[in-house]
Amino acid sequence: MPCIYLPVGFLSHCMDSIFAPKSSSISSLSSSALLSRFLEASSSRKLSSLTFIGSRPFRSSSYSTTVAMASNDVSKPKIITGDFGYVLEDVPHFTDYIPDLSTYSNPLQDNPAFSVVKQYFVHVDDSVPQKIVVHKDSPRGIHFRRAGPRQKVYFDSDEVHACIVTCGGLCPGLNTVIREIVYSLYHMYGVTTVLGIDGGYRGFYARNTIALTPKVVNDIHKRGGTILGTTRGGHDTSKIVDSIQDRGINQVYIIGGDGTQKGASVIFEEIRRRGLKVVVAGSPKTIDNDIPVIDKSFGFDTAVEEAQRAINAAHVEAESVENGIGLVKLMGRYSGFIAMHATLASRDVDCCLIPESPFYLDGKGGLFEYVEKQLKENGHMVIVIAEGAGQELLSESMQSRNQQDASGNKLLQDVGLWISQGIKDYFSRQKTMAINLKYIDPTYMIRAVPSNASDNVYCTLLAQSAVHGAMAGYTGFTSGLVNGRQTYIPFYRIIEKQNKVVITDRMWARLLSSTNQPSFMSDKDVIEDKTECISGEKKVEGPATQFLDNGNYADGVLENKEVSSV
Ligand SMILES: Nc1ncnc2c1ncn2[C@@H]1O[C@H](COP(=O)(O)OP(=O)(O)OP(=O)(O)O)[C@@H](O)[C@H]1O
Ligand SMILES: O=P(O)(O)OC[C@H]1O[C@](O)(CO)[C@@H](O)[C@@H]1O
Ligand SMILES: [Mg+2]
Repeated sequence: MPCIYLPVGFLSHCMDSIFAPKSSSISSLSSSALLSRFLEASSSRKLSSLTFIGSRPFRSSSYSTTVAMASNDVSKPKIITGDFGYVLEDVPHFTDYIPDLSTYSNPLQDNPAFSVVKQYFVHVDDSVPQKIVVHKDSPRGIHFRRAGPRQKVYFDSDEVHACIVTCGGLCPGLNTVIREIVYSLYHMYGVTTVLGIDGGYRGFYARNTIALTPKVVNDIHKRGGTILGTTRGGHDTSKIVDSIQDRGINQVYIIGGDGTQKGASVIFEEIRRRGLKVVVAGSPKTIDNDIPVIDKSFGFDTAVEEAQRAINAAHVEAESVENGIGLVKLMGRYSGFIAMHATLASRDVDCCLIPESPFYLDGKGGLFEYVEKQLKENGHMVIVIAEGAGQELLSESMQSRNQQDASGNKLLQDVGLWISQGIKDYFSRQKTMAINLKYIDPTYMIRAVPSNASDNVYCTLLAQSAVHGAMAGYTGFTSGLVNGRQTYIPFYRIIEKQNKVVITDRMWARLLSSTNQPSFMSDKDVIEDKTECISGEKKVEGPATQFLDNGNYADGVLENKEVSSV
């Protein structure tokens, strides 16, 4: 396999020469944008093969060239390329920065449950494509390392001192992931030292630890929340790594959302800087489903299912009275996936409002006009609103202060209450009809429940993947589902953007055609939005997330992501 580590500096330098006529400097591009350009170039045969030696790129007649990284480049993305535009965005491994490590044969070889499974061990060259819908001439594109057990492991079972921490908001399935990490370590790898860190990141230096055994965690998956407790804020990287070192911990399992994975990434960098043989493995947690690359985050299905109960109640209330309006506020700070999926699942919703789709209230094509029309035609309606929707309108009208939580996340105003009042005021001004509005706010109820059956299975696989990866010496990764397969994804890909609903995508169009609500978008908005997606650089966050693979805006990419993004 040809192997090229592409330090971003090198890549920018090369790209500058390759794309000189197109852009004079690309040093400001993100790593994924650089890769997109790289893929574009290799697919259009501007670039037959690139080899990086020192800081000077040269063209080679063969793809099969391996170039070792200088030792101070270990913190850069690790990219492996192959024929027909194949790119593996690999994850770090101990051997990248620690020489002469001992290896051991995987204890699973002697485990009666697994030893009979044909090809149980993952082949070293197995990888999973990010994009599965392709055109005849498309390059093979970006891949991630396939998760699973390896023949060789880098830890003797007795040597492992693992710990687990949960951070950020609650999410169904946290306890299941904790349970399965403990079970996998004990029963697959014979590890018997697993600590729970109490109360999130700051628990590393401010709280006690909890000894986790199969007996302790046996039935925790039936409970919501996290037995370890969770916090926001309090991320002091040096103190955390000092504590890891002092306690002799060598595998750190970190379960949390985008903020937590950012924290994990800096902990990993510090561990690598100190040259420690300590794995940092992330599990992506967020009911908002705002983590990019992965198909969906665990707990999302459960949250959507739970949201149905609130929508059903709103529907029953609304249709039982004259001019009834049922309004449900769901979670979703920056991404409206829960609201979108709950709406699509329910079919009782007449209007779904999410942060990605700006809307307006008054005038032609506005929300109030639509509500009035629905009531006249059907006598009742149901509105679902994500908590982050319409925040610009709210701050305009309430002149709110910009408040943040301990982790720096924006604290939102209650859009549900605000819009309820707005609708009531509109109809009392209009005097056209008397309405009966019921506002249901189940926000915390949808995330405090235990995970459902499919999330339990998903959590189990995520936990097992993390443990297999850690034992195999991989580090600095998040385990996640990509196109239905378990993979190891480098932290920098997980944290560089937020996953958002793309409102020019077919999934949102399906929702609009199911609710018949106005799109609140002019043709100009649509064109501008598409332009921003194509450029992929104009918007730091947003739709571009779903077009990472070579910036292709073809139907195939849309088709792929709309199925797999949640
Ligand atoms: N940019 C960052 N760098 C380092 N650590 C961070 C960063 N952002 C957040 N963290 C740490 O990660 C932890 C969790 O972050 P946060 O509260 O944002 O939740 P989250 O993981 O994003 O989950 P949720 O999706 O529920 O909000 C906190 O302890 C916080 O200090
Ligand atoms: O009130 P808390 O616990 O800080 O968290 C609220 C936020 O957490 C989330 O549930 C994400 O975990 C968001 O949907 C919500 O805005
Ligand atoms: Mg977050």
